[in-house]
Amino acid sequence: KIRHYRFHVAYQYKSPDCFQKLSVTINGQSPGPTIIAGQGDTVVVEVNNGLLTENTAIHWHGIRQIGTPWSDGTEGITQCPIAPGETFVYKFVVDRAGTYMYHAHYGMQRSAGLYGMIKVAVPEGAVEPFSYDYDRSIIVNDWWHKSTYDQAAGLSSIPFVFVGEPQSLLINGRGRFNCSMPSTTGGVCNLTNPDCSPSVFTVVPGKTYRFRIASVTSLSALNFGFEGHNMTVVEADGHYVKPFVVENLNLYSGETYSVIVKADQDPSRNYWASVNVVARKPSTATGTAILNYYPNHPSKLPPTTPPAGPQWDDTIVRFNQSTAIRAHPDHVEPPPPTSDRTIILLNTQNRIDGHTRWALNNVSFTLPHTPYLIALKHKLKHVFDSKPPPESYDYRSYDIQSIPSNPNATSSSSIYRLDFDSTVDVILQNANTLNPNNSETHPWHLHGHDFWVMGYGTGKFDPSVDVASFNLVDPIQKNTVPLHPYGWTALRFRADNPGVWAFHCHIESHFFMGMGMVFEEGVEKVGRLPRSIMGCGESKRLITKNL
Ligand SMILES: O=C1O[C@H]([C@@H](O)CO)C(O)=C1O
Repeated sequence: KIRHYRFHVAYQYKSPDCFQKLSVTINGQSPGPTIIAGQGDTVVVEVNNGLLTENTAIHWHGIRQIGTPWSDGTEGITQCPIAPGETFVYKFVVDRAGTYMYHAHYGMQRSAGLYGMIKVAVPEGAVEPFSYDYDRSIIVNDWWHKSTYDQAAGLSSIPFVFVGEPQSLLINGRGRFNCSMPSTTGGVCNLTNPDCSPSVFTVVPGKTYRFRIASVTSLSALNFGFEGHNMTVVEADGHYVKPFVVENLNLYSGETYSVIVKADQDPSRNYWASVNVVARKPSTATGTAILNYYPNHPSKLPPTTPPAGPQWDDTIVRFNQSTAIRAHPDHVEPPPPTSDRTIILLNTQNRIDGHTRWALNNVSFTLPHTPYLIALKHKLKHVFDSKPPPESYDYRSYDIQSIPSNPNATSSSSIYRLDFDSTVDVILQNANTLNPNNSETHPWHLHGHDFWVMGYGTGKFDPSVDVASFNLVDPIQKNTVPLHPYGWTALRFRADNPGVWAFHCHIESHFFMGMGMVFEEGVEKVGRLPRSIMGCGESKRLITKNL
């Protein structure tokens, strides 16, 4: 089946947390419409850029784009930006059932509100390894009152101005700012604005619900829970999980989960759904929605205070939840037993010419003006740095526990070129930031693939010891995974999808500050590129050549 969508992208005043702000909307909404399809369907999205002075591009997060690498929506990597007034058509197959999302992949535009969910159903007659009566979607986000331009300018300035903690947390695009708090910008705050009435999830007592939960936050790791209800985790990033029960779930930006919840509590009242910041010292109020037990009135507030969530700095609890996520026993696709190449990436905060940046093995990523996919396929020269980036760092002598003795790094647009069909291990190694006694949590997202999560560890990864601890039995496959403070995360994937794929920290400001990289594999196998992705940088020539 073909699923056709038309997205008109435009700025509108919105008050998602009661505070009025210009938001990037799709067809007037933020979050945008949910894309609903069945496994194997072709999704066609006609994106019309109605932003007067701003480009755009949309990434279909978790969709592997097999055979359509030009539809991945990564500006500078797989396409030129969509200019104001233009319409760009994304066309791709959703090859695997599950829960995914979409969002802007241009500058810091995602945090302006351009995002939504993708739900892909199993084929008719297929049975999932769990059952439920109803299917509901939840997308959580963090929200700032300053514009993304303000934020981006601060990040690139000397002195550096960080985006800071969000003003609000949104559940399905709704939150609540305390209007009596000092504002970071001028603006109208109105608690009775219908834009910010809480999201409501109505449940019928005794019924079982599948909640699909996605996090599209720009900065925050969140902890989600339904007051008084356990959740059984059954899906992660489109893969079935060996079920495990939690009271609350840690969600890193770019991750999706499905949880099963039974409406089996006292039916005479409503309950809170809540999100709290974890992994950074929070200064943002709990985000809330209402779990409404029918036939109570949906606006009847629960008689309790919303759950405050776990201790924000209890890294061990979050680490343990990460390691608890395993493939469902009936759906294990074992990883290749060995890898052909191991890339070890030291994640550090650095300085370059006085700017604060993030780097991998001391190289901070910069996007070229001609997308890699076009440059590689059409052999355009001098578009990006051709010297390969480093495969590792000096792990014998580097001290990950202290601020770097030499914080300086270099910036580069170089990429990792992979042998087609080879197996690649990536070890993400965390370290101390430029502030003493601080190591942050980074959610890493890979485009175009699912990787096996081979393991997590604390301290420094030692190849001679830690490879032996990899999970070859039932590792979950995901597209986004956390790197915990002072720890390491090991991934394995097959470079079997011809194209050019981003791999980056899903924190919007961190990718903007250089925390990312690009893999190329089998670009010679990529089919004819659509002209609609061209037109910027050196690719201008390709369009005008045949006039
Ligand atoms: O990139 C970041 O910069 C700040 C801080 O490290 C420096 O102000 C912060 O918390 C980040 O995540």
